[in-house]
Amino acid sequence: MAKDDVSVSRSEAAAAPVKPPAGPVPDLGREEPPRPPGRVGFFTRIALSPRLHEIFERMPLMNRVTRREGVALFDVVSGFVQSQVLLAVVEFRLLHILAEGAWRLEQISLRSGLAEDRLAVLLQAAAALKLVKFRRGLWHLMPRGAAFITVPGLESMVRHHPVLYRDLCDPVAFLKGQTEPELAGFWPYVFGPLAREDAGLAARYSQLMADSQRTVADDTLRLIDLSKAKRLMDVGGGTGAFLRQAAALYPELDLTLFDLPHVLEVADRFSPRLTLAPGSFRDDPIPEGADVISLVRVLYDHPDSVVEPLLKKVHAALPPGGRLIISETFGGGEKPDRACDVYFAFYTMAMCSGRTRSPEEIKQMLEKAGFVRVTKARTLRPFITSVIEAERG
Ligand SMILES: CC(C)=CCC/C(C)=C/CC/C(C)=C/C=C/C(C)=C/C=C/C=C(C)/C=C/C=C(C)/C=C/C=C(C)/C=C/CC(C)(C)O
Ligand SMILES: C[S@@+](CC[C@H](N)C(=O)[O-])C[C@H]1O[C@@H](n2cnc3c(N)ncnc32)[C@H](O)[C@@H]1O
Repeated sequence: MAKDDVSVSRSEAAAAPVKPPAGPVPDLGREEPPRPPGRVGFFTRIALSPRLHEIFERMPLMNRVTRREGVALFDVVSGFVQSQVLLAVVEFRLLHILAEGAWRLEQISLRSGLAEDRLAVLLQAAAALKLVKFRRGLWHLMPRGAAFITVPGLESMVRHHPVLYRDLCDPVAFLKGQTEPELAGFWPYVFGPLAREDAGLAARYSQLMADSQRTVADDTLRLIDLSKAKRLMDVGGGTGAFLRQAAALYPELDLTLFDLPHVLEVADRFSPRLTLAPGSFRDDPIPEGADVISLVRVLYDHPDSVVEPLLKKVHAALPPGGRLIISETFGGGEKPDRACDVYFAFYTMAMCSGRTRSPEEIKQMLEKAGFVRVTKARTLRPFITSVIEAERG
């Protein structure tokens, strides 16, 4: 079971050298593209020709296109290294150190505990990622680095990525289903009854979920209108962060938080308007009484065999004309998106329980459960969340 402690910096860990796990050395046989190319588009045909690569590189306007494509490809090629640079920046607390002021390399070295020669390489990489910059002998924080440490939960999200990256370190075996992903046991551990074994760890990760929910809730609430709603029930609402933000915008709204009993034990009882409804949407009916029900980052955690009955239960709990709000990242749409179709699709695949669904799939499931007037997915930032609304038919 993964138990990464998000509260202990790796820079404080014992200094014994750690050998990275050895793996097979890849066989680097080079595979030539087919000649002539198969049925491919015009531009793809051009890109399949090494000769045209050379010609384009020498043509004044076309070389801009090839260079731009080269940069985009290199970004994909090096994505893992960029993420690991970010993780090191986080673990050595470099952005926090620079948020206190601009410092010389030696000063940052003393404060971070990282030797100057290696720190210089790390800071230079962070500067290339525009997180920091070097001016007149001092290292400074850049707006991007400042935003990074300010977005709620983002640093902790990055600190838990080693669990995901361990699962993806052999993507072929992972995709063939030949691995046992750690992430599969991770969130069930945090939210499941096993959380009692390590209540501190569970609380820290519930906090991470609540922190990251602040941005999700902000975007969701900007995309929906609850001014006519009387009672909002958040199903799988965790500690209640979404309802707290909804209550701040709509003070007259009555609220119900439905989640597993042990999760509600640590829920935020922020208002007398809030009712806690402990239960499992797998085993229990969803309580009636709300004219709006929300499912925020819930469906993609579960397989269709759980989601379909859940949507039916939500339908049964709503009055005629009642609304359902689904907010999470959707993938598989007509416009493939890096955040949803790369990050979240693989993240949820590693969880082994649910999957990232397309808006079209969600629509079909909603209609099957009896919902009507299903809206198109709307979003402000696809990497934060998108929203679909539907009405009880
Ligand atoms: C005036 C000009 C032009 C410039 C001056 C400079 C200036 C002031 C710039 C502005 C700086 C600024 C204010 C920037 C703000 C940036 C923001 C708000 C960035 C937000 C970024 C958010 C990110 C990257 C979010 C990432 C979210 C992640 C990775 C979420 C992961 C969630 C998971 C894994 C959830 C799992 C749930 C489960 C388990 C599947 O159910
Ligand atoms: C990914 S978290 C999302 C929490 C919150 N909505 C958010 O966006 O931060 C999934 C939530 O679903 C809850 N959950 C999982 N299985 C459940 C079940 N069978 N019945 C009720 N809640 C459940 C978990 O306890 C957790 O709070």
